[in-house]
Amino acid sequence: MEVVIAAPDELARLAADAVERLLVARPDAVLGLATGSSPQLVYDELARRHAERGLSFAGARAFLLDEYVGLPADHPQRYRNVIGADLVSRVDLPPGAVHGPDGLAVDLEAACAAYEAAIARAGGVDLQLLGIGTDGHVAFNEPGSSLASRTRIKTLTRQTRQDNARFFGDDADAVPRRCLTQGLGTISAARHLVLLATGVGKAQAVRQLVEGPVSARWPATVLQLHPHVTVLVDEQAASLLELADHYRETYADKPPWQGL
Ligand SMILES: N[C@@H]1[C@@H](O)[C@H](O)[C@@H](COP(=O)(O)O)O[C@@H]1O
Repeated sequence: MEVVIAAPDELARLAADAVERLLVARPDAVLGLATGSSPQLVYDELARRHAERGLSFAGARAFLLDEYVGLPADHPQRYRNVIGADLVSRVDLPPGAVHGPDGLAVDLEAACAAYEAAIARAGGVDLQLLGIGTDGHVAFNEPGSSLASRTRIKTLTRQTRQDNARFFGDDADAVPRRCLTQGLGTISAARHLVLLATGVGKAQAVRQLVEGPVSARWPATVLQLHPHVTVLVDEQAASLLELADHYRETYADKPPWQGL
């Protein structure tokens, strides 16, 4: 696990560099996209590179991490619509190449199995962007999630619904109670995980993610078991890390050719 502590705009550039490198090496790469505020600056940077220097997503495919259950197809907070506005409409990623779990399916369990099959058919995810919840969730894998879980139905914690109320008119009760989410096992199968976290509200979750014991209590700790993880954090999100100075020195010493 590599930990990089830098300002948010620099973190976004680093994540965008990793995506760009991948797309140049493999134009038909499979991207794993996260919603939420954490990847916003990355999407801004990717849109800028697309507009200014023609970074192309035309051959790429993408999979979303999660989706609320039951939000109407045209709801602005349906994650397929969120990613459409945040990224897809701003680059040349073909809309049909972007997949998400179907939170409107009549048979939700079948939709989860179909989603796993679609990821497998695409050859798996090359680079997965991730955020982290204040309670340590990744995607919507709330505390108590099996570290080996696959795409399934989950119930959101009160904490997560409160955190996400800002997208629903500040009304936590308007946030759906259930979701479909890639499991921790699904996410762990991606070849490179790039997690972004900013702000002091994420400091405890980041501390657990990087330095805590691996435990379903803090689901993001499963990333410690993955061979290629990059954790991009600002000073505030890094503020509880015991070994922050070591991470800074290690990154400062890194050869420039190495990439993330
Ligand atoms: N389901 C999403 C996650 O994929 C996201 O990473 C996390 C943090 O959100 P944010 O980046 O807005 O802080 O919680 C949300 O509820």
